Formats: sequence, structure tokens, C-alpha cells
Amino acid sequence: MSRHRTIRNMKVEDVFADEYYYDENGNGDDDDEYSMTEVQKVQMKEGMKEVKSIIGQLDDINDEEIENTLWNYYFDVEKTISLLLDKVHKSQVRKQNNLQKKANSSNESTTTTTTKSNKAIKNNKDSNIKCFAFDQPSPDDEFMKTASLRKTGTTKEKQDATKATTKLRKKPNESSPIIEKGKDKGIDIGKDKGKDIGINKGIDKGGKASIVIQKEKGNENDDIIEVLDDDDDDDEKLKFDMEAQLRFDVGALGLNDLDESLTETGESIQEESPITTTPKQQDLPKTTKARKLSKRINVIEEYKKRTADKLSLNLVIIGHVDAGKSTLMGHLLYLLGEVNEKTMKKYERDSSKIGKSSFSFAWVLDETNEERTRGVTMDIAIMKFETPNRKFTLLDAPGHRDFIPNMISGAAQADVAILVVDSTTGEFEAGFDSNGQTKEHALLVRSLGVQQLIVAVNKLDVVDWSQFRFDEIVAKLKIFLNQANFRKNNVFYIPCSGLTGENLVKRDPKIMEWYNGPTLVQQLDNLEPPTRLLEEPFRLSVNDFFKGGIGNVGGVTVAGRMGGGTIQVGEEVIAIPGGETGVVKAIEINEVTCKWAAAGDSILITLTGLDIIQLKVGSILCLPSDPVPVTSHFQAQILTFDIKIPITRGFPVILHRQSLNEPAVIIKLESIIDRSTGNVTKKNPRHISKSTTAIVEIKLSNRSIPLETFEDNKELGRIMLRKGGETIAAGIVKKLITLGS
Ligand SMILES: Nc1nc2c(ncn2[C@@H]2O[C@H](COP(=O)(O)OP(=O)(O)OP(=O)(O)O)[C@@H](O)[C@H]2O)c(=O)[nH]1
Repeated sequence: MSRHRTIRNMKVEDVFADEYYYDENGNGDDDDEYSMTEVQKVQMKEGMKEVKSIIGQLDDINDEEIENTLWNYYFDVEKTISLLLDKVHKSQVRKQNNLQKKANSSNESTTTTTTKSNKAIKNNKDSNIKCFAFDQPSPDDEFMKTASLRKTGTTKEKQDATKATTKLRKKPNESSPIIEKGKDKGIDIGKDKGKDIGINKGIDKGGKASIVIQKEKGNENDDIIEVLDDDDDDDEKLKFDMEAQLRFDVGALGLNDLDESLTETGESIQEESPITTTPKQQDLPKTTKARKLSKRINVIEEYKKRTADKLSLNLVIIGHVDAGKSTLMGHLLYLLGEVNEKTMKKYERDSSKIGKSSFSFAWVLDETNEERTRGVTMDIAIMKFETPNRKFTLLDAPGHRDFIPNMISGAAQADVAILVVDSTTGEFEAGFDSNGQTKEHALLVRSLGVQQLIVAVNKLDVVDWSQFRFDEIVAKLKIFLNQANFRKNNVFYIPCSGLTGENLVKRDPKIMEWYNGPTLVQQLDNLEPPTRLLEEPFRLSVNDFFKGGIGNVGGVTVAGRMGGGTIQVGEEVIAIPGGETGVVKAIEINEVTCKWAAAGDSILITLTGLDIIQLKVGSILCLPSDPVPVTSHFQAQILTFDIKIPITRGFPVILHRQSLNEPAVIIKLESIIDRSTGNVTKKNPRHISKSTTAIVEIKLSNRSIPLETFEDNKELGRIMLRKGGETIAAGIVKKLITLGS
């Protein structure tokens, strides 16, 4: 939303340097609100320990600096490390450049012989090649506080959430004094940081040589676009750059002896048993037997009855910032009767009072005061609505690139998506170009398994309902979505205006004489849910959790999406990792308490006997008889996006699996493959450039995580790789290499 602007324009350095936060002694503000509480002190201590254990002793970084960074990042260890390493890297690059300059000038004056490496440096200079910038902290992630808050134990905040299940929105800022601090002053989301990364022409050259092969198989497993890599030349410049980067990355991660330690398990990860083949369920360690229920419900039968009436789908709304997502969906919910007249009038009144009347429909989804006044859609809002033949759980994803991690978490729960594009002249183009989110969001949802997509060509009122503009946008999107592996028959283009409501539920034939296709609701009503994995083992991916139960039950409540199987009240479940067990006391789906739930449902589930400490966002609840494997080392097939820096061995990334994100390292580049034939086109490549399909080995840096192969579970077997606030690849898990307990 345009309301992001004030924040977008701030710089992180400005915020850090702000006197408001630090007095001249470098201490926090005198105000009690900003001094550290006991809990924060513990968080600081733990954070320091974790950061130090990962980055070790670095010359350029002292304790105070680590503390300040932890504080500014709300104790988020991952981002702290990212920022610190970036700093170290920049200073190393600076030193290296200075040394190199000196060496060059002395060489020039003493000899005419040019060595290979200084030739490379000279060439780099000539071609304006910048050095690789280490993992820039994704500053938008600064707002993505849910994960770090959960990590740092503010679950108490969520107690109120038992009532607030209408919108399962995570409200990290509500009661955290630390976040309030950022809130008052605004936090830099460093929108353009990623742009600072230099573009290596040598690399681009290679990248351009790639040939994209389009597939039209329409197979459910067609999840990765096929790309043929004919980038064979190992030019010296590229090699030099990559080796320099690799040396740094490996050094920074404390993996100094590349050949040996890259293949060893990280210190903080418990020793895992290497496995040669992916374990089948029967090979996995069983814990206890699931508790026997006195009166088992035949969930499959009940599911059939439930869906005989209406099929359920999870729908995610995606699109570039300000495309009009919240307005469109807010208006749709109003027209469908999900928001009553009185509430809508109140939104109109209140929004116009603060000069934001055009946002009144967006307020249906942006429901907290903070979001409304600051305009920060930080996280996924969940609401429900129905069309004549379908029940939808609506996930409104934030549009800004800084919130993509949250968008991934939402999209991972989705079956279908609406991509909203702004048809205003110049705005569609801005969202569609390389810095816009239109393409990235579409690629992400496709990579996460979404096959059906409605494109809402929005704000047509601004361009006088021009058919020409609609056709122009559709033509551009068709080419791209086709390349992104969406099947033509699964993409539907709907002209509309979220603000006026035209063509959402009905339309005035005089306004768009040229269009006689379905309205948005009619199109939604035609979408088909994917096959649910009802017969597979029970899997619930934890998106959120809090103390307290549904109703007055007590216990711990977990919010998440069921990726497989069925569950019912009274069953015993196990949280992985950790192995803590609990008994299901209550289940809620879309505000309705029920006795059971099935694959595909987004649910709240209250457990007793389970210690909340054992839960983490990204944990998986499963049955003790069918535990999910845990691993820290696996093989994946990835498809790289439009990356500027090629992936090399030792490349650090942030691994996303549904709502989980963890630091990891690509430790081995096994092969580049041509997916149209499945043939290996190159073994042991030195690098993987953009739009390339490759087999790699990935190792988690800090801990083992629950993961399954794509073959075993299509939801748990999908991963995203991000670096420096950019999504660099999507992939599927092919093989688990080690198996934890
Ligand atoms: N004229 C016109 N304006 C619209 C339309 N839809 C949305 N807007 C305006 O566009 C601005 C942004 O709308 P939002 O709904 O907040 O956009 P968003 O995509 O949800 O924004 P983020 O969640 O921040 O990405 C607001 O001022 C809306 O009133 C439309 O169909 N026509």
C-alpha cells in the first residue's frame, strides 16, 4: 500500500544512528519503555551466545556491536549475523581492493608482465564489475517479527489470540516494547538494498547463454521450469570473483577447511546418521504408539460428507505493493456479506477522518490500528468466505518485497492464488519489471505448488475501462506465466476494479461492453481443489502457537495447515523436532469448533501435556507412529531465479520450508540437468547461474529440521532459497542424506 512510503524512504543507518535510541554513551533511551526488561536481558544473553558461536571471533566486530545489532534486530540472530558478516565482508573487500590497487600500481611501474589474476581484476574494473556483497540483511525482514518473536519467547502476547481467531493475523507489534520502539520512529526496510549488489557482466554473459525450454506437460510434478545451461566457459574473471567470494563465505561461516569441514556436520547440530537412501516411513524411528481412542470417528467418511456440499480451498492474494489487493478483497468480502453495513460505514468514517478514505475497503483486512495508521501489512491475514459452490480460506499476503518471507509462509498454505495487477499506466510496468513483485510472487506461488491462478487486472476504472490496456497486460502476462510453468488453461484473466467493485460479484454491461467472461466470484467458484493427501501420515506445519486453548480448555494452541492425513480430538501427537507429545483437546476450522480435521485444512488445534518451549514455527506435528524425518543435510533439485551472482560451493542461503526459515549452506554442486530429458548436462559444475536447474547438496547451519522428500510429501518436500532479501531459487527435496533423531 502507498502507506508504506514513509517507512520505505527511511534508511536503516538513520534508524540505527537515531539519538532517540541511543544516548551519547551508547546506552538505550532513559525512558523505561526502552530500557531492557529481564526477559530482554535473557534474550540478549542467548542471542550473543548464538551469534558468537556462529561467527566466532571476527577482528572487526566487538561485543558492543553485536549487542547493538541484536537489539536493533529485536534479537533476531539470523539477521544480526547477516548484517555483521556483510560489514566484515565489505571491509575485507575494501582491504583487498586497496592491496590489489597497490599491487597493480607497483606491478605497472616495475614490470610489463601481467599476471592472470591482475588481468582479471583489471578486466573487472573495466567492465564495472562490483564485488559480491555478502548476504545483505533483508531489511523488510525487520518487520517480519513473528518468527523472531516466537524464537525469543514472547508467546505470552498470543494469549489473547484464542479469541482473535477470526483473523489469525500475527500481531508482533502489539505488546512488545521493543517493537513499539521501532514503531514510533519507523524502521528502515531498506527497499533498495538488494540493488547494491553489483552485476557481474561475466556472469550475465553466461546467464544469457542459457536457453529456456518450455514444457507443456501439465504433469502435477512439473514444478520446475526447465532450463538448459550451455554456460561452459570458465572465464578467469568469473573464477576470480567466485573464489574470492567462496573464500569469504566459507571463512565467515567458520568452515575454513573447505574440503573437509564442508562435509562435516556443524557443531550445533547433533550427530546424525548418514543414510544412503531416503528413509521410508517404516524405516523411521517410531516413538510410542498413538493413544487408542474409545470412539474413533471415520474421518474420511466425514470428510466426504463435508465436501459433498461445498469444496474447500485455501486462496492466497498476491501482487506488487499497492496493486490493490486488500481493497479488492475487502470489497469482495463486503459484497459477499462477510462484512456488515454498519462496520463498513464505520470504516468509511474512520478512514476519512485520518485522510485515508480510499483505504476503507482495505481496512476489512488491515484490521489493527497500527496497520491502518502506519500502513504496514506485515503478515498474512486470514479470513473466510463462500461462493455458491466453494468455501475459501483467504490469505491476504503483504505485497512489499520486504515481507516476502511472510508471503512465502502464506503461499505455502495456498491451493490457488489471485494475482492482482494494477492496470494504471506505468504502474503495471513498475510491478512487472525486475524490481517489481508481480513476477517474483507468481514464480513463488508456482514453485510452492499453486497451479491455478486468477489474474485480477485491477484499477481499470483509472484507465477508463480500456480494452486495449486489458489486452496489452494480458498479452505480457501470458508470455511470462507460461514461462513460469503455469498451464494456459489454469490461468484466468478478470478485468475489474476493487475500488468501484465492478466485475467482482456483478458488472454493469455498459461499463465493459467488450467483456463477457465470468466475474471474479464466478471464476473463483469454478476453481478446483487439488487432491488432498487424506491417506498420507498426519502432518501439521506449525505457523504460530500460543498458550491457552480454544474455548476454556487450557493447554497450548497451535495454528497451522494440515499437509497430510487426518486428526481428531483425543489423538496423541508428537512435535518434531523435540519429540514432545501432547493430546488433542480441541480443533477449530474457520472459527467453528470441530472434532476432526483433514489434509488441506488450516486449523487451530489445542494440545494438553505438551510443553510450549518445545514448539517452534516450522515444527511439524505428526502421529508418534508416523514421525516426520529430521535432517540437517539433504539433496535437492533447484531452479535458480534471475540471480545476479552465480551459486558456488559454500554459498550461504536462508532456507525456507513453509513458515520455517533457517540458515544453510549449499555445500555441493552435483550437476546441472536438462529437465526436459532429465539428463545431466554437466557434472560437478563450478557455479550455477540464473534460470538453471541443478542438483545440489544443502546443509543446515544451526539445527536439523523436519523435512521430507517431495516424493513422500509434496508440501514438506518444497523449499525456497533466499539470500540478501532476494529469492534466489525454488526447489524440491530429492534425498535426505543424514537422519537425525
Ligand atoms: N482507482 C482505484 N484505486 C484503487 C483500486 N484498488 C485499490 N486502489 C487504491 O490503491 C491504493 C492501494 O490499495 P491497497 O488495497 O491498499 O493495495 P495493496 O495491494 O493491498 O497494498 P499492500 O498490501 O501494501 O501491498 C489505495 O489508495 C486504494 O484505494 C481500484 O480498483 N481503483
